[in-house]
Amino acid sequence: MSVFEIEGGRRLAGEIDIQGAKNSSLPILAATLLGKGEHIIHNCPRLSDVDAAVEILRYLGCKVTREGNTLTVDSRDVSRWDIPEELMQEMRSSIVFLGAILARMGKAKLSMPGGCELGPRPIDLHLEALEKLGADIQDEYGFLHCSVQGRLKGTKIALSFPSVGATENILLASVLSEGITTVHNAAQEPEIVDLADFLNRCGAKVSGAGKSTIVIEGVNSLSATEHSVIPDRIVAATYLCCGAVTGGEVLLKRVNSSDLECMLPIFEQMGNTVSASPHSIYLKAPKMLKSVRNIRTMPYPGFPTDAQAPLMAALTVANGSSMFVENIFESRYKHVPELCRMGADIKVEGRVCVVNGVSRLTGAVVRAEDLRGGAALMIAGLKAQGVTTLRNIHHIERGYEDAERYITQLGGSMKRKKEN
Ligand SMILES: CC(=O)N[C@H]1[C@@H](OP(=O)(O)OP(=O)(O)OC[C@H]2O[C@@H](n3ccc(=O)[nH]c3=O)[C@H](O)[C@@H]2O)O[C@H](CO)[C@@H](O)[C@@H]1O
Ligand SMILES: C=C(OP(=O)(O)O)C(=O)O
Repeated sequence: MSVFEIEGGRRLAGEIDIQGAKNSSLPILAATLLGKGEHIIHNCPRLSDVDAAVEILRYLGCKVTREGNTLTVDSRDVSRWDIPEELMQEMRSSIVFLGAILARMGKAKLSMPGGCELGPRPIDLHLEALEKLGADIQDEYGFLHCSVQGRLKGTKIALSFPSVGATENILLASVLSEGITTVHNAAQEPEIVDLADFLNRCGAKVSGAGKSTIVIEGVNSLSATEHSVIPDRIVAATYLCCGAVTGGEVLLKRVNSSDLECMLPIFEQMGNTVSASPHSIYLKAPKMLKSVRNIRTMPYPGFPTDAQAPLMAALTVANGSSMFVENIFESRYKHVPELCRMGADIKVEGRVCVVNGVSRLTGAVVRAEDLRGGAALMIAGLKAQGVTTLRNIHHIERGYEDAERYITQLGGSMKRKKEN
């Protein structure tokens, strides 16, 4: 098993390019099933979740090749409509393949997506929406059997919560449907806009993506296209936290700073100097960070739940107390006991978490329990005195491309080691 060994206490300084977004790449790869032909997807990060999506595409019959960060997906000969359980378990967002397979093949069979890292992650909104579009869905022994007579039919869907995955599944299923679909209370995340842009390049008629009402006018067929995935705003926020916590100075390039609009003012409140141009963000940290009163995770454009753990790690050494309220997932504080083992002072009460800044963290052997919690421990390790051994790094590899290379490029010390 590999671990990260982090020698803390070094000031991070320098510039890095930000990788493409995991949460865009996955639905876009699913969407390649819809336009028959050879798609070229640039800026697709090398991540285990992307590998899992590629495995699913290959299983279904697509030919997929990678050259650097460009994936070519030939989706002409799709012959299967099921996804084996082991592939479904590998990646939570495998569920976005449901809408795409159903729209392409008229049927789909897959099991429930894996695990429950962040607490329960039901898919009721996905299934209700697909049923509303005309799909028949039977749940038999943990497998979903979905089918549609003829084509799916456009309809009005009002989501009770702006679920990112459900919005994506609706988009994927409805672009090839008959008639018009209107989605009210749709998710507005930048990754939804990226998916809609990709689909429109294939010939779809999607309008309103990025707003709370999306209108999809179904078309008869889609073609293949070339597209570049947007930069990953959560990875960008993570490296800003690395700079902030180490008293550093970082310049992020190839980033969409407008996608971080709700996060940048928080870095300023922490005492950092922040300046942003459309595609770069510069941060210079103060000697000591200041606490932030209140961070509530919300659907976009609110503060993202995925940035909660990384920001918390940075605030463990701020002057004063910071409060977090996690409103999206029930169990997203699994990094807290591990941060406390490194000397942090954090109290959790249900959805609320209070971080009392401490003067120092110390290196320890800690375990990532999920992706962003792992990133938080990496950030704490960069600040801590002594060596931190970070275990379970497969979680980090789901979302961060070559984390150790970027940290080293910024002057930090983080090495991948084999542990027996
Ligand atoms: C691959 C991907 O893009 N993952 C992101 C996506 O996950 P994901 O698409 O799973 O997140 P959702 O927006 O769907 O989930 C948000 C909330 O809605 C609930 N819910 C969702 C669907 C449903 O049918 N029923 C239901 O109750 C979930 O349990 C959760 O409490 O958005 C999350 C929220 O921004 C991010 O943390 C994830 O990084
Ligand atoms: C929760 C995340 O991803 P996923 O939905 O793929 O688990 C994340 O990216 O932080």
